[in-house]
Amino acid sequence: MVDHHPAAVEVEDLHVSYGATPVLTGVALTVPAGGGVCVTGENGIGKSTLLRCVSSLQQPDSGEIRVFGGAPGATPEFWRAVVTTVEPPTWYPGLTVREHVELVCRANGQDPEQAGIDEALERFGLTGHADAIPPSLSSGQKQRLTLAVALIRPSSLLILDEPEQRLDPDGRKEVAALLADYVAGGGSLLMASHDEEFAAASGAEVTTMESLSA
Ligand SMILES: Nc1ncnc2c1ncn2[C@@H]1O[C@H](COP(=O)(O)OP(=O)(O)OP(=O)(O)O)[C@@H](O)[C@H]1O
Repeated sequence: MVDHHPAAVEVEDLHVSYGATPVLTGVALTVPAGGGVCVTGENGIGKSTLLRCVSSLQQPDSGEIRVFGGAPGATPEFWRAVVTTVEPPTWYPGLTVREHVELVCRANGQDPEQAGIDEALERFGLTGHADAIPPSLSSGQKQRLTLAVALIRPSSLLILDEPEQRLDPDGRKEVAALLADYVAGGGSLLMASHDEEFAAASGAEVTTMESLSA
């Protein structure tokens, strides 16, 4: 399913309102398989709402969403193919940083010994915190762990809401390079960001939220 469909994400005529307030009005978007799209726009314009709908974490009022040709969230295959950081992660009580990464590897059928956990912790500046529990990390370190966990497991589509948030300048550059590698390796990327330089360095085509609405 995942390898043969031309588009990773197709959104057509999406409408979402909160109460009487329309937020998304006729939004259309395509993320090609093996391509990246970054949606920009002012606070409150609806970027997270769009990403939540594509991630199946929110039901739109109307419109069509297909992820690799299927309904988002409908099958276990969707969750094998898609990683989303739109919803903030929940940390398991008493599990260390390293154990969280190991857990994700095991759940995805990877051998933790072969998955490159040490390298991932090193890459995200978490080596010295491997035996800490996530609640004791700084907000930037938590964001690094979230991204390390998102990137260590195999996937076909990353849906990331402002992944640059709380990262220092070097961290932004490193994460942008990792995302560019992900896309160059055939992965698809849909993200929202306020940092166009970061988005461009991530290999994503930058588009404004305004341009997506009818
Ligand atoms: N659960 C909700 N109930 C009511 N209104 C909401 C809800 N979630 C979002 N909104 C409103 O919908 C609008 C769009 O919010 P959304 O979070 O999608 O914007 P955003 O573009 O991601 O903003 P930011 O750049 O600040 O992250 C905002 O005006 C927000 O207040």
